[in-house]
This record gives sequence, structure tokens and C-alpha cells, in this order.
Amino acid sequence: MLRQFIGRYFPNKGEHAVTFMGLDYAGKTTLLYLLKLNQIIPTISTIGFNVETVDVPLPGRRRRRLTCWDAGTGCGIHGVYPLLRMFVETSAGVVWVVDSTDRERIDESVETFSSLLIGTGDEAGPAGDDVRGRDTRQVCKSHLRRNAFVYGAALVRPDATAALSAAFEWFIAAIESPSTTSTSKQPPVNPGSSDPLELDKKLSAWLARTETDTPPEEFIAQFLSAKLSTWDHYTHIRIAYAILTTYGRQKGKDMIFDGIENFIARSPIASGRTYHVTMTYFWIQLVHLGIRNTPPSGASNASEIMLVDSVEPSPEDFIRFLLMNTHLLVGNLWTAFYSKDAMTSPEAKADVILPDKKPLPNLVIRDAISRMRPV
Ligand SMILES: Nc1nc2c(ncn2[C@@H]2O[C@H](COP(=O)(O)OP(=O)(O)OP(=O)(O)O)[C@@H](O)[C@H]2O)c(=O)[nH]1
Ligand SMILES: [Mg+2]
Repeated sequence: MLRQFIGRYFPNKGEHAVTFMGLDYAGKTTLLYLLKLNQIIPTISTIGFNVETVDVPLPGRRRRRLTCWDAGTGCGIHGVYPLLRMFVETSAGVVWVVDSTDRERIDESVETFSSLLIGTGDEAGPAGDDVRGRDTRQVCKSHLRRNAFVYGAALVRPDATAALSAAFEWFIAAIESPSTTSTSKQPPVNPGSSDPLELDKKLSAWLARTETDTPPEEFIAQFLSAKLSTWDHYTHIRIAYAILTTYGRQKGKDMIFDGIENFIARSPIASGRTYHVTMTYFWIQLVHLGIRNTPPSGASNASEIMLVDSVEPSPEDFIRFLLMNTHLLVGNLWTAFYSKDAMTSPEAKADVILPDKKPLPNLVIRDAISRMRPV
């Protein structure tokens, strides 16, 4: 089902779709925009995906077009990456980015790579081993089980393109070789990690619901008059999406706060629920970020749209928004930012409190990038 939806909502012109994955701060977004814009741009931790069509360099000044899905870890890697494994299924290949200067986390990167993509977390990294004296490339190589290769590149150096050319030449040959295409479509599932199958089912169920949803205006009217027939996580995400894309953040935010309080007070299907101001704020913030990060439909590829200033998706772009922001399926996503004690406190219920674990992101990289042009 995911494959069909991606094909329909992110159509391409025959180029391969590939996924960039890796630990937080590994350099995925830096790599993506170096390929796209030929410059190092300031990044913030990515939430959801950045999707860009880029012409990757190959030796001899040749180029090859790929659609790259840069999978952000801004909401914590372990809650969201099991779900991303499903996106691997729709990808021709995966670029796993490792920060080779971060010796302390090489093992963690290798273990995460193994457990998510190879499905063998137990036999994965050399846990407890001291990798600091060893070559990063050797550590990574010794754990590769599939058709994979380790390339090194200092992205910030002027000769980065030469290193990337060699890497992408190997990568494209690998994803086009018949022996890899059959296995790459069947990512193994690691039963030990956090419910990938549950998230898989949930995503399929959400996508199926989009096909029978009432139109956005009718849906908003039902919400405001407390007449919706469902009151679950999907409905909440859709309320925030529909209202923010229709009314904008300033007006929409208050409509959502007031509407949810009203709904809980009046609708029998919400009886027993309590209105929670910080939780409502958290989801408004995350949905708003997702909206800002989703290129609207109507252009032939994401890269054309992202370079157009102030174009935002419409209520009809909800499916594209869901596909690019799958972290929103995770109901306890707030635990990456708030401790349980903070979120369940009376103060958090009555008023917005700030996260006590890490700040909510308030800036989207696309805003900065939309002011740049490829060079
Ligand atoms: N010196 C150096 N810095 C790099 C290189 N690649 C990335 N960085 C820096 O590393 C930091 C994190 O890079 P990002 O590209 O945001 O990392 P990411 O993998 O997208 O991280 P998440 O979105 O949190 O998953 C940024 O400050 C980059 O400028 C590199 O090759 N050399
Ligand atoms: Mg990123």
C-alpha cells in the first residue's frame, strides 16, 4: 500500500528513489543539500523527511538524477526508524551516513544500521569494544552482510565532489545490478525492536482512511460543532492539519485549542477525556512543522516547489503530508521532548509548559533553503 501511495503522491520521472539514513547529526541533510545546491548549508535536526530530486555527481563530470528521502531523527531515532524500514522497501537503495569523527558513536551507528536494515541486532556491533584506535572504515566494513560498500568523504572540503562521485558510481551500479534489486525489496524485520509491524499496520490503516474521509471543510465544520464521529489520534492530526492549512498558524492555533476544549465538553464520544493544553500545543507545533516541511503538490518534483517562496500545502495535500511526516503516527512522540512527570503534571494540563528534555524545533530548514538557489 505504501508503495502505491508514494508512487501516486510523489511521482518521479523514472529516477531511482533512495533513502538517506543514519544517527542524529551524522550529516544526512548536509550531504543532501551539498548534492542539491553545491554548498554547505546550516542545518537543524530534521523532523520527518526532506525529499529532493538531485543530480548526483559521477566521475567525468557526468550526473545522474535520484530522488533522495533524507530521514530525520529529530524526534529520536528509536521511536521512528523502525517505521522507516518500510520506506526502505520503496527505495532502490539506502545511503547510511556515519560521522567518522565521532568515534564514541561508531558502534552505535553500526548497531543501529544492523538492527534496522539487516535485522540482526544481536550479532551487530562490537558492543563494548573500543573502536577509538581503529579505522572507521574497517569497523563499518566488518559488519556489512549485504551488497554494501563504505566510502569516506569530508563534505566540507573542496574535494568532496570527487569522493562523492566515486561513491555514487558504485551505488548506482549496485542498485541497478539484478542481484540486488530482488533482495532490496524485502527488508528483514527485527522482532526485537519497537513494534515495526504495529506501526506498519497503523500507517496502512491511516492511508486507507484518507480514501473515505469527508472533505476538509465539512470535517472542520463537524469538529467545530462537536459532531465528529471519531476522536482518535488520526482525527487529532487531521484536525490540526486541516485548520492550520486553511486558516494559518496564528488564527488556526486558537481555533484548535478552543475547538478541542469545546469538543471534549460537548461530545459524547469524548466523555471521560480531559483537555490537556500542553499536549494540544505539542501536536499543533509538530503538525505545523510537518506542514512547513511538506512540498505542496502541483509541480513535477519536490525540488522545484521548495525553491518557490511562501508556497504552502493545502488541505488536499494531507496524504503527502502524512507520507513525509510518519513520525506523527507515534502517539507517545512527546516522550522525546518531555518527561512523563512534566507532561502529566497539573501545570501542563492547565497551561503550556516548555519541554524539560530537549527544546521543540521552531525553525524548518526548508525556510532557509527556499532563499537559496542551486549553483
Ligand atoms: N566538519 C564536517 N562537518 C560536517 C560534515 N557533515 C556534516 N557536518 C556537520 O554536522 C552537523 C550535523 O549535520 P546534519 O546534516 O544536520 O545531520 P543529520 O544527519 O541530517 O541529522 P538529523 O537531521 O538530526 O538526523 C552540521 O553542523 C554539519 O555542518 C562533514 O563532512 N565535515
Ligand atoms: Mg537532518
